Amino acid sequence: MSAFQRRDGELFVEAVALTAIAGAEGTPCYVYSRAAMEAALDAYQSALAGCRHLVCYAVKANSNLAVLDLLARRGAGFDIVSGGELERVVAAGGDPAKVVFSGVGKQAGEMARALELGIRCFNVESPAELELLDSVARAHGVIAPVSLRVNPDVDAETHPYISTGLKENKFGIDSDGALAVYRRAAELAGLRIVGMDCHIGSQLTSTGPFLDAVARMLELVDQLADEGITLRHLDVGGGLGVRYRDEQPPAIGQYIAALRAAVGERDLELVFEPGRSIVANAGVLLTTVNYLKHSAWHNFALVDAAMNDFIRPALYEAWVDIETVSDGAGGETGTWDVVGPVCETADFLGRGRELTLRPGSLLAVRGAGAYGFVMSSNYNTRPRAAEVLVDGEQWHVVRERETLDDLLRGERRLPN
Ligand SMILES: Cc1ncc(COP(=O)(O)O)c(C=O)c1O
Ligand SMILES: N[C@H](CCC[C@H](N)C(=O)O)C(=O)O
Repeated sequence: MSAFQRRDGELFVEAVALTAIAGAEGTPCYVYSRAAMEAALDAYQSALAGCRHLVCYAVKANSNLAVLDLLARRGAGFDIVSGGELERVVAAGGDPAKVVFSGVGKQAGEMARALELGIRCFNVESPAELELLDSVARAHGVIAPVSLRVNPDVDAETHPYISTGLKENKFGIDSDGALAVYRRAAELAGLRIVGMDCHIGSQLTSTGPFLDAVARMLELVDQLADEGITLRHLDVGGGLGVRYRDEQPPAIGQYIAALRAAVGERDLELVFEPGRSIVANAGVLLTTVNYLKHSAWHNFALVDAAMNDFIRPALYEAWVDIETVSDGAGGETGTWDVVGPVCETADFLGRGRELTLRPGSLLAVRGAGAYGFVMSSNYNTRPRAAEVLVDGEQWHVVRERETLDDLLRGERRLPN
């Protein structure tokens, strides 16, 4: 059952009315459901029961400390892509031994810190990174656990900006050259080979591309075994899509079952790096209509959230559901472009939406739990939104709304 339900015409998250949160915290405001995030993580964990596994939540999808904390308490590991994300995991009480470090541009300082904390492994994305990691590890007198991120040249059939497993993408090591890089890794004294990794993109809505990628990885795993290089784990990345509109991605259980079947009886621990499928539909962005404006061509609803708060519609022309929080609050029924105050024509949350609106209407933008707040900015000198986590009948402000003082901090006028 969804954590978001209507009762007497009012949208609730768990047992809390969204109007109550907007009234107390103002808008724009992100609101997340603890139960929905936990249920999604549990779906991964239970589908993986009976096989060695680690679910490493992709921190980039929603990196609020409270979110990381609740997932860590339920046994999640974490997939990170920066030293900053590593410090978030530590601050949230996550276990560094369950952290995998992805990303094409890791820096020596980030590697050193990750080695100091004893992370589980580095997903190395290039031969040059492999050499640097070896030298950083040796300089610190430790051995770095290594997994190579292979690029299988598989089309994820998703938006080109979030497709990462094609040869032309910057990610991973060309799978045709991966054996040579493994051989090189085996020679380096500062490294220990532990696994193989792959992540082909985000918002995938069928299992086919995942299975193609896994098939390519398993070919390599078998070739490595023939050379005496055995791996402890296979990391198939994240990427499972969610339903924003009418997509029909496989359920978490179906997706895991398909991948488990593909891996078969091989003695490999399965690692996953899900982001969106854990948090996207556990969150909404609350926004208030400020003005209604009519032109010859369009009806505009000017709301107080903008592309700086939620950039997915502007960046990917992503579709997210927008609904009024209170039914029957009245207003003008029509087809509206829901747009923000930012000075860009791309500043829209949704276009051509059938809604009944008046100034003051409270709207919920659904599917905002992933790649929402984390991608927000201060463009147009707009303080970033507050974040609230609902837990049953209670709710907690897990990030305060930014103030203008926050925005000016660190800036200086000329000295004279
Ligand atoms: C290496 C890696 N793993 C996992 C993820 C999470 O992807 P998703 O949110 O689609 O599950 C990403 C997405 O950015 C990624 O780059
Ligand atoms: N970096 C991710 C995709 C991030 C997608 C996200 N930014 C979105 O809003 O859809 C990847 O490697 O697949």
